[in-house]
Amino acid sequence: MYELTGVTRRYTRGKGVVDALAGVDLTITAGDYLVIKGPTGGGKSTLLQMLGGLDRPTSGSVLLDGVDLAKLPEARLTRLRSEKIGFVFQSFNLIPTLTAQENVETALVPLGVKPKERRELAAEALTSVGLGERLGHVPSELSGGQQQRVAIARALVKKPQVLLADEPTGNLDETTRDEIMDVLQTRCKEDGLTFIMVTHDSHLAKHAPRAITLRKGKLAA
Ligand SMILES: Nc1ncnc2c1ncn2[C@@H]1O[C@H](COP(=O)(O)OP(=O)(O)OP(=O)(O)O)[C@@H](O)[C@H]1O
Repeated sequence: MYELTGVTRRYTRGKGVVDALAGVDLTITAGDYLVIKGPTGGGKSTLLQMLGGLDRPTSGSVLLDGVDLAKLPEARLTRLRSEKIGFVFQSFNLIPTLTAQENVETALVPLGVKPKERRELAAEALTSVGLGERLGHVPSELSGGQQQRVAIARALVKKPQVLLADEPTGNLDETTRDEIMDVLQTRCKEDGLTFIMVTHDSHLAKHAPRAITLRKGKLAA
């Protein structure tokens, strides 16, 4: 599914430069469950952004099903992201004035799905993460764990091929963390998704079938 070769992302900082990623080679197969771990500043989030087409490498290639995201024109990259890639972040990123259902529907707008179908698909996605009874609630009426479930439903509603998660349980207590991990793992398994997650949490990394460590922008393990 993914084939990364020599991926480098260089930032200028003051008068110097920092290589957030420095020549990363990585293969990820469809259906993999991969954890990206490592110390602060190691390059984890930068790598996830490359995989999601949210940023481009300074050099190297990021092939997704044979298409180089690094070279794709912006409009095609945006389209590909909308169709194939779901994102879940630590901070949920829900729109506070929209209900759970409306938040989930936002993922279908760029795909041109009609309003009635959008509402049905959003309700279905929210039910699949255990929130079928909360469609009309706005984020402030939901707990942190419930808000993250809405964000997961929003990522899944368009039926992506890959789910990218950046510290998805970082804002949650341990019990809620385990519940959210259960939702993520079950949904990815049942829907046949590739699941790639950045985490600091050694407990989560320990339970993943495959984990890589990034240190100073390089694959350390
Ligand atoms: N937009 C940017 N401009 C300049 N430097 C950046 C930028 N984004 C990231 N960096 C630098 O690149 C390096 C890697 O950052 P990155 O956020 O990918 O690390 P990380 O492993 O995700 O860290 P953390 O665990 O703290 O989130 C760090 O030194 C960071 O300061």
